[in-house]
Amino acid sequence: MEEETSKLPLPGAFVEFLEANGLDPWIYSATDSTPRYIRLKPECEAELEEVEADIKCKLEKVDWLPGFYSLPPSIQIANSKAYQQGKIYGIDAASGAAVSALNISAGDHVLDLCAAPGAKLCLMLDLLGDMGSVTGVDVSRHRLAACRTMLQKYASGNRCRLFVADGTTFSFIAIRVHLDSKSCESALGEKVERFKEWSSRRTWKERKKAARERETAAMAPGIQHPELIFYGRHSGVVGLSKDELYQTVSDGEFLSCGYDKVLVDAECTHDGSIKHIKKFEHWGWKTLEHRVLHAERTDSLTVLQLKLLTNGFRLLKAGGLLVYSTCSLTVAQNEDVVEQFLKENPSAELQEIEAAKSWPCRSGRIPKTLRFDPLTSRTSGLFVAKLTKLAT
Ligand SMILES: C[S@@+](CC[C@H](N)C(=O)[O-])C[C@H]1O[C@@H](n2cnc3c(N)ncnc32)[C@H](O)[C@@H]1O
Repeated sequence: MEEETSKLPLPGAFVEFLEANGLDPWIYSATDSTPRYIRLKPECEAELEEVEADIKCKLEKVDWLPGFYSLPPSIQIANSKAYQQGKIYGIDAASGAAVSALNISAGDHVLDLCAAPGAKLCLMLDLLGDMGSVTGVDVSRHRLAACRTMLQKYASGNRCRLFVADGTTFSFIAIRVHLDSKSCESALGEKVERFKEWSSRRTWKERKKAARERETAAMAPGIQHPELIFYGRHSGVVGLSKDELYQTVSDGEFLSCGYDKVLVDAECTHDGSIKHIKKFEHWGWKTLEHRVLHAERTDSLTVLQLKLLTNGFRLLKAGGLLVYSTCSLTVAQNEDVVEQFLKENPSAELQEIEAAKSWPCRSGRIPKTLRFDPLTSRTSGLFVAKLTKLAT
């Protein structure tokens, strides 16, 4: 076995990590020929031939996932006009499947608890149509700023708001009803500031004020407060006061006014994504060992994953749907987390993913959960579990 796995183009520490986690390294044996995937923006479907001429490559329709196309891994899209003009974006088909499992429909209020860099968020906004909203949360300011740039490039952000926040404690409800925002005075007669339409062009004074607020918040002990870094015209934010936007409700109230759909695409070791692992070829395999694979890090990750899943579920309304996904294929970060979560949350129930009957994936160790891997699925590796909240 040792001799055989040494033929794989994988660093030794990674192979050891896979074996220690009971994963067969051979699932990565065909990664050089695994296609890359793009999604064509729905309004550009009629321009398929133009896009093909632009990227000089025939796009193969992914018959199990609407709007997705595969292309050879050697084709670069970054220099194409279609990419620069925001007609296509790169997103793996397995990631598309995770979003598709949420059955997003027009009018849904969706929460994406680990949103950056934002490919799944863009897809959600495409599926949402002209009603509802998507709230994207991520703890990393610079990754979420990249997500904001992506929304602006794809002109997708109309119904979206983005918060830099810790997903394990995030607590704001979706804005369903436009509150009466006509009065600009509080009950005490003070002038109330209301959110105006978003503009990335801030005055020097506004930028300075925001930086000062960030500095003060960073120095304050305890929980960091969520920071709104983007909101679209129809995200429900325009016209609200700070108090209205940052209002919190009790846990019980989330049952009726929580989110319709929640995605918890949790931070993980990314071992299912060979593209991610191969980045360490340049940064050094030792860095991969220190930063990603060592046991302490994976232990603390499983704690984080359970907390993210638990909070995402708390924010879900009764009857709503939650998808938990990771791009790791280890049981510890997937089935074990879901099993522990189900033990602690009797109102949670695993759901069959109906569409998966036509998807090229395998069942996870727990029935109804799914695993995509490069060998079976010709996609990046991904674990997907779908849950609902029972009315209690
Ligand atoms: C797998 S990536 C998400 C990918 C994203 N859903 C997409 O499709 O582009 C995991 C993300 O979780 C974020 N993260 C890590 N800890 C977090 C926390 N406590 N709260 C919110 N986000 C967190 C990381 O910054 C990272 O961007």
